[in-house]
Amino acid sequence: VATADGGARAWTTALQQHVAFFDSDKDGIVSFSETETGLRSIGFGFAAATAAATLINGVIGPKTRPENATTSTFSIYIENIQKGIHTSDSGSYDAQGNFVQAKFDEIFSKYGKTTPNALTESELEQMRHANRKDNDFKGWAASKAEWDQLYGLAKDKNGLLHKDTTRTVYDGSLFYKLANKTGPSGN
Ligand code: HEM
Repeated sequence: VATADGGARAWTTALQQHVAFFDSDKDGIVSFSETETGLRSIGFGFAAATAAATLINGVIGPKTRPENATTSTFSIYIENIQKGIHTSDSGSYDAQGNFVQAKFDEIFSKYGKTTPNALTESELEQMRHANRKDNDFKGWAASKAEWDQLYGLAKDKNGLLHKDTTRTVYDGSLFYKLANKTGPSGN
């Protein structure tokens, strides 16, 4: 939902909220340098932030780009972010980018075998592999990148990825927490 002055927007889907953290100037576009700076602010080193931003903006930018756009092809348009959804994911976002509670619950009920509501690193890998579609190499790589990054940022001291923490990546509130910033909903 764009405001008349093109200013801050109240994004409606969870996936829009997932990426809005990175849109620091709130123009509805996540530029390459915004992704890079945002990743730095949540703890990525310089080289890792640049590499990840290159991949993320290079892949998602063109998919979300409106026909008449004049910006860099590395610009990610939040209004079209659902076009960045790939295959071999967990299904916790639907095709529009809404959060799907039942699919999310399944991640932990099916694969969290050693500790309730948490995944070990190998259980996380089992979950990813079970979601793989045949020969979907791009989807496998995207999913691995997302979950490996999340695991690195959010695992506890025993190497467990908890359900409640994982929930907060879907609406982006995890990012505000890691950056020590207040999110749009005040948390
Ligand atoms: C360190 C930062 C980030 C982490 C840890 C992260 C993690 C995740 C995770 C765990 C998912 C869910 C995958 C699934 O349900 O299988 C996801 C989905 C997604 N993320 Fe991120 N993400 C990050 C940054 C970004 C950025 C900067 C963008 C773009 C500006 C982005 C765009 C997306 C998109 C489009 C999806 C939907 C993919 C799908 O489910 O098919 N993410 N991310």
